[in-house]
Amino acid sequence: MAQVLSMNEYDEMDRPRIQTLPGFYGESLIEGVVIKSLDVFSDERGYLMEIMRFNDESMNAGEIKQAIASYSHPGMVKGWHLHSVQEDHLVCVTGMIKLVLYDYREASPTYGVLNEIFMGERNPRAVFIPPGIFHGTKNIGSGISLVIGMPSVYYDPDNVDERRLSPTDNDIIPYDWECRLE
Ligand SMILES: Cc1cn([C@H]2C[C@H](O)[C@@H](COP(=O)(O)OP(=O)(O)O[C@H]3O[C@@H](C)C(=O)[C@@H](O)[C@H]3O)O2)c(=O)[nH]c1=O
Repeated sequence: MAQVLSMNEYDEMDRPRIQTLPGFYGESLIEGVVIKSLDVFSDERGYLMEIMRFNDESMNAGEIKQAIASYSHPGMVKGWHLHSVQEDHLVCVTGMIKLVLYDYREASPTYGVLNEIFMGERNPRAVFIPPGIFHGTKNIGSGISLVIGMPSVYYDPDNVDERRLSPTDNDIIPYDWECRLE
């Protein structure tokens, strides 16, 4: 049983984290990353959202070469992934995920900065990730999540532009994928 103190200790305790943008935690947005809010159009038949226009210069969408559907089981982490050339465009269209980014570009003004982006059906976003930024996703919902990935290069199994780090055992990224309870 913790020692009972008094409100005199109030200022010694942790302050709550504040979301500076809906669904975003981080000291600042990593340089070059774009988070775009998506509109959801609903009626009694269902709902629709545009996930990407290939002439959207704000997302460098003209460079997109293909689209993939990446499904994750509840609680599953995919990452850390790192590309040297490939740009990624991600939209979670089913369920909710946590997308975590870590700037690994030494020349970047946000080198070493971590971003957490909680996105999906309850916070529809399209995210542009430049190369040199580690990224990973965690399905934080109770069902399968579906992420549409739109990379700027064609997938070449003989020359994959991707390197990976364990999400739980690496000495580069100071991040714990467990839910932060507070
Ligand atoms: C990415 C990709 C994979 N594959 C095949 C080969 C590979 O062994 C298998 C599983 O691929 P991955 O392990 O890369 O899949 P996954 O772990 O779901 O990761 C993918 O998720 C999206 C959100 C990303 O951000 C990408 O980095 C991509 O790696 O699918 C393709 O055929 N085409 C592709 O474009």
